[in-house]
Amino acid sequence: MSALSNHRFLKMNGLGNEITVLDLRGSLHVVSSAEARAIAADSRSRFDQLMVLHDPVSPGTDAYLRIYNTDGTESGACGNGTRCVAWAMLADPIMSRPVHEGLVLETKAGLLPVTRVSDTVFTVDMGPPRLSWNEIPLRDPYPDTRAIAVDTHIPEHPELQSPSAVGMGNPHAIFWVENAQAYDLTAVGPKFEHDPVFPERANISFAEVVSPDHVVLRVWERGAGATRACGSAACATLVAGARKGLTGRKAKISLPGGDLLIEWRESDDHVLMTGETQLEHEGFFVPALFAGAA
Ligand SMILES: N[C@H](CCC[C@H](N)C(=O)O)C(=O)O
Repeated sequence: MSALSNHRFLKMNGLGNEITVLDLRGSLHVVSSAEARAIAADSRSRFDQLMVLHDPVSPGTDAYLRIYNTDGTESGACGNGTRCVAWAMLADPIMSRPVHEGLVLETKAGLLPVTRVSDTVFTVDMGPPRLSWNEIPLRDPYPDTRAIAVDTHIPEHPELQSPSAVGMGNPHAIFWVENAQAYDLTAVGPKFEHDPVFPERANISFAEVVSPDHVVLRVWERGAGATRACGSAACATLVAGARKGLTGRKAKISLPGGDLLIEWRESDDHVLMTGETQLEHEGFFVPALFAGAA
C-alpha cells in the first residue's frame, strides 16, 4: 500500500492556479512522478502544481518544498503555490504549528521568505532573477545586456519573435504582444515550451503592456498547460519589462484568475510577489488512487 493512501491533502488555489498541498513532514516518503500524476488525475485533488512539505533542510528554514507539475515533472519554484503553503502552515488547523508569521521555505532553487499581509494575502520573496543564459537555462550563450531576447525556432509562428528569457527558479520566456488574448495558448504554448533553445523547456507567457505599472498576462506552463495564473511568470515578466524599459520596477500583473502585485526591489535585486490564496476543500487520498503508481 502506498505511504500516501488515506493521507490528508488541501485543495487550494492562488488566483485560480490550482494547487494541492500535501504535508509529508515527519515522513521520509518522496512523491514519485507516477504518484503525482495519479493525484492530478483525480477530480478532488486535481492540480496545476502539487506542493509537498518536507522537514526543513537548511538551518533557519521552516520546511523544504518539492513542487510537481501535472505531468509529474518537478519545478524549483511556484509563486502561487508558495502562498498557499504559507496559508496552510499558519492557518490550517492540522498543518499549522506554533505560529510565527515570518516563514522561510526552501526549494531546490533556493530560499523563499514569506510574509503575511492579511488573512489570505501573502508576499513571497522570490529571490533575485537569474539572467545569465546558463542559469535560465538557454542552450546557447547570450550576452547579458537588456532582457535577453532569444532566437526561437518555430517556423509556423513567424509573428512571434525573440521572447525575453528570465529564470525565477524555473525557466520563463515572455513574448511582448499587442493583445494577449489573441493567441491560442494550447496551439502555440507547447511548441515554444519544447523549443530546443530551452534545454529544460520553459513556461511561455504572452504579455500586453497596458501602462508602465500594468501588464496583462496569459501563461502556458511547462508541464501543466494553460493555467489561470502563474506567479513566477508574473515575476519574470516584470523583470524583463523593467529591463526593456517597458515597465517600472513595480506593476500590477493581471492574469485570467486575478491580479498580482510584483516589485523588483532595487536595494537587493529580489522580486516580491503579493497576492491572494483560497482554500477550496480538504480530502484524503483513497488507496485505489495509487494502484499501479510506484
Ligand atoms: N504556477 C507556478 C509556476 C509553475 C512553474 C512550472 N510550470 C514549471 O516551471 O515547471 C507559479 O505560480 O509560479
